[in-house]
Amino acid sequence: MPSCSTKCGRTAILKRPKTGDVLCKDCFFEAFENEIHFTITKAKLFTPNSTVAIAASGGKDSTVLAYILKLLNEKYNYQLKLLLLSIDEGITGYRDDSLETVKKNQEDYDMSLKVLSYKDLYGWTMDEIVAAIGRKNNCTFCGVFRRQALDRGAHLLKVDYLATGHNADDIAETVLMNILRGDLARLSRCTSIITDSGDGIPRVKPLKYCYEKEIVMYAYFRKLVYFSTECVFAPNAYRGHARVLLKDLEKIDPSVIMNIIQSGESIKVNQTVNMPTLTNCTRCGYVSSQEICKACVLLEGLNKGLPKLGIGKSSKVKRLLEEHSLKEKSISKNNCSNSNKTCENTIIDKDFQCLCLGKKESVQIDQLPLDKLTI
Ligand SMILES: Nc1ncnc2c1ncn2[C@@H]1O[C@H](COP(=O)(O)OP(=O)(O)OP(=O)(O)O)[C@@H](O)[C@H]1O
Repeated sequence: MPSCSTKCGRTAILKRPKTGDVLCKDCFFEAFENEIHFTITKAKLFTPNSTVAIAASGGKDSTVLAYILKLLNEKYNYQLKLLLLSIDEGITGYRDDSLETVKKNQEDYDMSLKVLSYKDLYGWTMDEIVAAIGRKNNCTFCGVFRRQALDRGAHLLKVDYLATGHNADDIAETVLMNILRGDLARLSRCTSIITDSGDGIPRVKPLKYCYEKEIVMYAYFRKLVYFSTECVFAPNAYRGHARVLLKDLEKIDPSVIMNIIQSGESIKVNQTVNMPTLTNCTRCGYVSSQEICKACVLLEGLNKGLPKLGIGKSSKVKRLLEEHSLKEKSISKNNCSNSNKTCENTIIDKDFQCLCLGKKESVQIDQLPLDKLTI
C-alpha cells in the first residue's frame, strides 16, 4: 500500500477522483472539509448570526451537507443556526423511507426538522400525479413543485438562507443540458453558487465544487446514515443523457467536471439574448417569469383533468386552455356517463366524459394555511 501523499506517515487508502492524490482517511477528510470551508468563505455564502435551512432529502448529498455544515460551523464559529427542511413528495416506497433517514439525521445532528408535503401544499401526492399523467413528464411536476415547496418552507421558517446539496456533477450536467437545449438564459445563471429565488431568501450550494464520487467516499468513511435508493418513478430522461455523457467523459479525464463548470462560469451571454423578466405570479404571488407561474399552471392542469397543460412551451398552455374552454361550452347537461347519481356536474363531452372524473379536492396556493404550518 502506498503512503499518504501528504507525507503524514499513514498508509493511503484512497485515490481522490478530483485531484488524483492518494490519501489516508484523515487527510482525505481534512482536504474535503477544507475545500468546502474555502468555498463558503470565498463566496461569502453566509453572514454570521444567520439561520440556514438545509434542504434535506435523506440522500448522500444533503446528508453530507448537513454533517459538514454542522462540523464547520462549530470548528470555524460561523455562528449559524442550522435546521433541516424536507419536502415529502408523496412517493410510496421512496420518500417515505428517505424521510425516516432524515429523522435519524435530525437526532444525530441535533437540528430541528420541518417536513412539508405536496399533499398539504398542492392537494396532490406524486403517486396521484403519476396516476393522472403517467410516467413520462412526471419529473417536471416534481421538480417545479419541489422548488416552490422549498421556497415556501424557507419562508415559513423565516430563515436567511436555503442550502441545497447540489454537487459539481449536478452543476456540470446542468451546464451540458442548457448548452444542448440552447437555453442561454438558464446557462448564464445555472453555475451561480448563490441564487435569489426572488423572495429575498438566497439559495446557496456549498457543495458546488465537490465531486459526487468524493461525497460518496466521504459519507462511506464517516459512516454517515443516508438513503441511497433511486426514485421509483422514471428518471428525468434528458438529464439522464447529460449524466451518461458526463460519466463517460469523466472516465477519460476526471477534470472535465471542473472544466465544464469553469466554462459555464466564464460564458458571457450575448446582450441580444432575451432574458426573462421576473414578476410575481398573479395567483400565488411567487416569483415567476410568466403571468402565472409554472407551479400554478401545472396545478390548474391537474385540477381540470388536463395534466399535460404545463408540459412544454407556454404557447401550448394557452392553446390547451382555449380548447378546454371550447369543450366546456359544448358540453351537454344532465348526461353524466359516469352514471354517478351523486355527481353534481352531470356534464359530459366526447373526450372527457363527465368532468366529475377529473375533480379533485385541493388547497389553492393562495389559500394556504401558512399560519397553521408552523414548526
Ligand atoms: N424532498 C426533498 N426535500 C428537501 N430537499 C430536497 C428534496 N429533494 C431534493 N432536495 C434538495 O435538492 C438537492 C438536489 O436534489 P437532487 O434531486 O438532485 O438529489 P440528489 O443529487 O440525489 O441529492 P441527495 O443525495 O441529497 O438526495 C438535494 O441535495 C437536497 O438539498
